[in-house]
Amino acid sequence: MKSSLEPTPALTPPSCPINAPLTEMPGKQSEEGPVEAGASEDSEEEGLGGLTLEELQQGQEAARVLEDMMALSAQTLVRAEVDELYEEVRPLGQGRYGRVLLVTHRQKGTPLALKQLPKPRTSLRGFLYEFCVGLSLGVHSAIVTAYGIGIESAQSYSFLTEPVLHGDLMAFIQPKVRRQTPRRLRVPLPPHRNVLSSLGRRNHSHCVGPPRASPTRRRPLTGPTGLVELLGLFGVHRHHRTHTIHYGDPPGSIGSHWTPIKSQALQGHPRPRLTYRPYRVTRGPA
Ligand SMILES: Nc1ncnc2c1ncn2[C@@H]1O[C@H](COP(=O)(O)OP(=O)(O)OP(=O)(O)O)[C@@H](O)[C@H]1O
Repeated sequence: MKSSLEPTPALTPPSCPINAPLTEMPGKQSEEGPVEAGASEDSEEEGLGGLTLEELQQGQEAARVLEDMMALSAQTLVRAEVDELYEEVRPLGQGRYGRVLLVTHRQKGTPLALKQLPKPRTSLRGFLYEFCVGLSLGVHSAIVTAYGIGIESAQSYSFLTEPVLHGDLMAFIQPKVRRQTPRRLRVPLPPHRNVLSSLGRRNHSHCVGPPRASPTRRRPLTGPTGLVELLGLFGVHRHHRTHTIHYGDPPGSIGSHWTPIKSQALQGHPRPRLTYRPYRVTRGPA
C-alpha cells in the first residue's frame, strides 16, 4: 500500500483545514471558473490539463466524497495508545512515512496490519487523506482492505488494514529479463546486408573463413590493380559507408578510414568480422 503523503500532484492533499471549502480539494476547477462545454477541443484540453470534461467532473465528485469522508473520520478517530488496544506481533514492513506492524486485537485476537505514521512527520490532514484513500480503494478485491479504524496516539496516527501474510506482491514479480537461449540452439545472426550484396550471396555461409576471392558480376571486388580484393583478404574494413578508390592508388594512400582486423584473427578470434562495405572503384584523375 502506498503512502500518499508524498507531494504527488494528483493525490497530495492541499494544505487547508479539514472543513475547507470543496474548491480546495484535488481536482478543483480552475480559478477562471467552470469550463464551458462549447469551448473548442484544443483550448478545452489545455484548460483541463489533458482531461476530458467528463473526467474532470468525475474527479471533482470523487474529491467531494473524499472530503466528506475525511471530515467524518476526523470526528471518529479513536484516541488511545496503540498497545492498549493491540498487541504487537512483528513488523511487516517499513515505508517512507511510517512502519507497518502485525498486531492482534487484545480481546478478540484478530490479526491486523497496523500502519503507524509518526506525528512529527505527518499532519492530521495528511493522515486522514492516506486513511480515507485507503478506505476508498480498499473495497477493490485486488487491494488490501482497509478497516475504518483510525487511531490518534500521543506520538502517532495509525490505521488498520487486512494483513497480507504471504509476503509482498513485488517479491513475486520477476523482473523482465531476456531468457538466454542455450548456445547450441542459437541461430547465428545474419551478416550485414552489405556483406551479402558485396559478395552477391544471400546466405551467410561465407562468414566463416576468409572472404572468397571470386568477384561477382554485380559488384566486382577487384579492379585491375587487385587493390580492393587484397584489402579484403588481409582483413581490412572501414567505418564509412562508401569510399572511392582510384585505380593505381597504393594501399598506404587509403588512410585512416581503413582499420585492420587482422589482429582479431591472430588473437584466435573464431570469426574475424568481415565488414565489407560497398566499394566504388573509379578511375582516378588523368
Ligand atoms: N497490509 C499489509 N500486510 C502486510 N504487509 C504490509 C501491509 N501493508 C504494508 N505492508 C508492508 O509494509 C511495507 C511498507 O508499507 P507502506 O504502506 O508503509 O509503504 P509503501 O506503500 O511500501 O511505500 P510508501 O512509503 O511510499 O508509502 C510494504 O512494502 C509492505 O511490505
